[in-house]
Amino acid sequence: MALVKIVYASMTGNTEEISEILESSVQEAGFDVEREECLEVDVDFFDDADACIIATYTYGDGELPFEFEDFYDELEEKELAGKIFGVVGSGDREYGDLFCKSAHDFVAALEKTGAKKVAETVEIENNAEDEDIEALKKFVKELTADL
Ligand SMILES: Cc1cc2nc3c(=O)[nH]c(=O)nc-3n(C[C@H](O)[C@H](O)[C@H](O)COP(=O)(O)O)c2cc1C
Repeated sequence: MALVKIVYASMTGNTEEISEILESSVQEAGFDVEREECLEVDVDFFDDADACIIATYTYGDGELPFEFEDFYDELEEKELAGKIFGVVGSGDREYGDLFCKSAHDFVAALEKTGAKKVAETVEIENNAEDEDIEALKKFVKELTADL
């Protein structure tokens, strides 16, 4: 069975909860899933994944979470051709153009690995409300459609 792996960073819990919703949705879709906090793994965690998900908040002024920096840097050297991916961001619209910037930075970094983006990036304002949960389920549907 296809394996979906989720790596997340979360300071105040919003993105952790989002990652849990993603995990349940993948399970409900009938796939194997593993979810880890980013400091617990390095990019080799994705080696045996068929589909990779990053869930990240944004900090500073459009900066990556500090705990995601090593993982992000390791992606520069990583080859993930043949895999598919999607990214989910949590942020705050008060930051204007920098809303969920880290999620978009991860899309660019993952595209450079040769992996293919198959699900539209979901941007969530802080914690996931009902409509966000629907968007996350749609994201999982898109991600797993061809697995
Ligand atoms: C100091 C600080 C800086 C932030 N900077 C941004 C930002 O640049 N862009 C953005 O979209 N959200 C920004 N946020 C909002 C967080 O990304 C948002 O609250 C997110 O839900 C936090 O996720 P977490 O609960 O998983 O830690 C910032 C929050 C704080 C406290």
